[in-house]
Amino acid sequence: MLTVQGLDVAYGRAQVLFGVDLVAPAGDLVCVMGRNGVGKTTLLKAIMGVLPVRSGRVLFNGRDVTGLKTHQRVSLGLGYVPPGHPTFPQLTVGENLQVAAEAAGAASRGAVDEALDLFPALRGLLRRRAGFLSGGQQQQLAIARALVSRPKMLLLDEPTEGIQPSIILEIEEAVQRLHRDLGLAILLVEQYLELALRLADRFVILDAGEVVRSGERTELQDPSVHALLSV
Ligand SMILES: Nc1ncnc2c1ncn2[C@@H]1O[C@H](COP(=O)(O)OP(=O)(O)OP(=O)(O)O)[C@@H](O)[C@H]1O
Repeated sequence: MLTVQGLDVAYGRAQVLFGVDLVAPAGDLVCVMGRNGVGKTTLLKAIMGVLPVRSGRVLFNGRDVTGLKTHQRVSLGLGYVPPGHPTFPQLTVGENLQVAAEAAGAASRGAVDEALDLFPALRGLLRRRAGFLSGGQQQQLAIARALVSRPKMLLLDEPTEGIQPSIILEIEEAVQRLHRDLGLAILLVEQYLELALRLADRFVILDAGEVVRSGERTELQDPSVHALLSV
């Protein structure tokens, strides 16, 4: 479903990704792993067209999307939750969702309700400004907002980072439900092996901007994988 071929990405003169290849099949949950600063966030941004690529291609459902703008990729079915649970802090929870629904147009009909079904706690907070929510609640809102465009594949950048433990569990359960019950394909940036072992079908490990290992979930138990993730 999503294929990344030979992706090179640079910030000015500093190249950060080197020939990254990745395949995320329809319906699978693929974890992108690796230590801090290896290029995970950069990879997701390049897939979404938030950053330009120096060379390489991004194919989604057989279509070359490398030259498309981010909103066009969203229209084709790529949903994106950037790191740091971003929301519009001055808008209420309801308004945050409404803005996403308006951007998505007719495709989003009923989608706000479905997104709220996934995070029922947000229903009681619809009138609260997003900036007053806890980090975990903001992350739930950020995921709900991405779902409003009814993506076929969701790109999630460290959704549990900096979130209090009680809400981490809710977010993990929501990701499970999206994947296992609703069959949504997910590309998840996640540093924690335990979480990847519970959620992933497949994994990719980056090191210094290159893919150094990829495989099935069971291979995550391999000591050589641990060595690539430990600091
Ligand atoms: N805007 C930027 N300008 C220049 N260099 C950047 C920029 N953003 C990131 N980098 C550098 O690119 C490299 C990859 O960063 P990136 O955020 O993609 O890594 P990451 O694996 O997601 O790290 P983390 O787990 O800490 O989020 C790092 O060396 C980082 O310092």
